[in-house]
Amino acid sequence: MDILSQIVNDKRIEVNLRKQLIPIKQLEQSILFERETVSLAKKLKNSTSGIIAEHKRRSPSKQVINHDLNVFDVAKGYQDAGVCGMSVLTDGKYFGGSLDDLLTARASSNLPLLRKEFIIDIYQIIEAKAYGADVILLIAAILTKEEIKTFSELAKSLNMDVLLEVHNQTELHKSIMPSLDMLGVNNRNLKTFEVSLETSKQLSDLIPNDFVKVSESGISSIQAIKTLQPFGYKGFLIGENFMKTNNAGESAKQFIQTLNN
Ligand SMILES: O=P(O)(O)OC[C@@H](O)[C@@H](O)c1c[nH]c2ccccc12
Repeated sequence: MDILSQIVNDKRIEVNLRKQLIPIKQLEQSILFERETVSLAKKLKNSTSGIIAEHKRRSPSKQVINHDLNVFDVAKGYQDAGVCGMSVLTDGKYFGGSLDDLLTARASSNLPLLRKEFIIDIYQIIEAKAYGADVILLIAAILTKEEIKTFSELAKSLNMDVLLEVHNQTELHKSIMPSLDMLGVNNRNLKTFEVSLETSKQLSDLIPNDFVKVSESGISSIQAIKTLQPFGYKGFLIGENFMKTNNAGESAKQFIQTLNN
């Protein structure tokens, strides 16, 4: 079985347990559930740098990236650096993240926060809102067209933005619908972990202009961004390049300063 199928299998078991622990009704009573969200898509449209910085401790492809940083400081640092938004991995088993990380990031910053998760159930969308997220990620590779529609429409009804992630043309064609705000092209194949910026270049033309285009993964240089901008990309999701340093916020700050010069 490939790693993505394995993650999804584990996720189904996890979500079923979570549902029993905290029912949807209870999540909806969270103070954060009433919070006014901030649109990441809007911020990206008006930005010259377009950086979405990620909190990621480890991953199946890299094992350990960094376990020494704390998410409160990282979120504050990213905000000081002038990023457009922050992505917080909430998967525990494969990425070492948690919903608590999302809550902590919410407590220390007012950035638009993306819940980076393998969403396979509407429960996780309600959860995202209850823990302070402004944006959800939907991964085309693990969802049917009907699920993408139901999930994205639910997120929109909760005033959250939707970032839909694709890796190839088939996934893209299946996914294009009006309830999405941003289309993310993942340069990393989640089944083989191969990374190539060519993926973003090749798919860019096929993404209608009504969506904000985001390039995800394997971005570690200003040059990469300058190369992708002419293809219409307005957002750049960067994790490891910042998280592997001992001060993720500071490294994002220097990156953005260089980019803007
Ligand atoms: O650390 P990188 O190579 O800069 O990548 C960040 C982000 O794109 C990556 O973590 C990611 C993109 N899509 C995902 C889906 C699930 C988990 C993780 C991801």
